[in-house]
Amino acid sequence: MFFTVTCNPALDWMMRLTSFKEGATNRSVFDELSYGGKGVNVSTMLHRLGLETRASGFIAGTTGSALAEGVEAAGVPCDFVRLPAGQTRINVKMKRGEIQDALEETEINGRGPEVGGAAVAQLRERVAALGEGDWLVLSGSLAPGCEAGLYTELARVAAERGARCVVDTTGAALMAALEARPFLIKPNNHELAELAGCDARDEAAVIGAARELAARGARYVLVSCGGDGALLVDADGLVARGSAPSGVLVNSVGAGDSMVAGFLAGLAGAVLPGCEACCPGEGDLSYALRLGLAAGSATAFSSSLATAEQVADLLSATSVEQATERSAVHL
Ligand SMILES: O=P(O)(O)OC[C@@]1(O)O[C@H](CO)[C@@H](O)[C@@H]1O
Repeated sequence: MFFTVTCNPALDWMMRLTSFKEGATNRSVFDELSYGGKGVNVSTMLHRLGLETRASGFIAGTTGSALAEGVEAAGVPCDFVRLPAGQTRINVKMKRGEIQDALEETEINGRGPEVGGAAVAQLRERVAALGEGDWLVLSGSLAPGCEAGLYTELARVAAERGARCVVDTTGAALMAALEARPFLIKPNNHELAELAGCDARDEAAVIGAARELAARGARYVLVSCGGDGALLVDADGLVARGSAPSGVLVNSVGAGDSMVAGFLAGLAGAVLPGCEACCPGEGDLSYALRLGLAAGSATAFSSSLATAEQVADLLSATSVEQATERSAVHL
């Protein structure tokens, strides 16, 4: 089972505008609500790809209730810790341009409610219930009040119970989490370039920065590179390079989370509708990378998180170049 933790989930309010003027009243031409936060998106995509998942983290107020209800209604079981005060944030995702055209995206992410020690203890208990064969996915920014080491602590609790851990966050929280030796982290090439002080298009330098994170504790580093695909790196260097299918970027919200979910589903040997012959079984890194690319791209090419059918349609358009013999992992 894939247990996702989103410390600061959000109602994502997507608004499409044909034009936008600062300091004026602007009106949208299309609005859509989705239930988000990075871990929630990972759970939603894993569920769509046929895997067992449970979404957790912290929720508060009426917006928190709406989020949990919406996620449950989408078929994903939830086990959120309820905070005593505040409201789960509403993140505004503004898209400027005509529907189905390439757009300019602007995001305003809210601060979110304050998380106290009692709520953290409840989340720790939920993580402590995981066991052998389970996965803990820690995704997104930490909420106000959370210590930078929270993910490290939760990852250690999971590891003690025999569960594997995935961390998708940035900055101090990511660096601290490396101490708990997660199985996978997913920075993008821009984040790595910033760490290394290099250009994001400098593949060798990006791989070098990813290797460094692997040497500091991550077993695999999945580097998303937008339309240029993704790189899979371990402490010995590049494991595989994957190319993304071509298409028009309609929505980048949740594309990275879809990639994480697709990668994990691929590792678990998920079989997509109509792609029965493509699945080599569990633990195949190349298939995991292809499914990650297909899921990330399918979401990027549709107005919100992609369906399993949309992911399946793109699977054959992905390709992976294996850089080493390290093509499988024992799970
Ligand atoms: O503020 P964070 O936690 O970094 O990111 C939150 C967020 O932008 O990430 C998801 C897309 O990845 C959205 O559903 C959500 O609004």
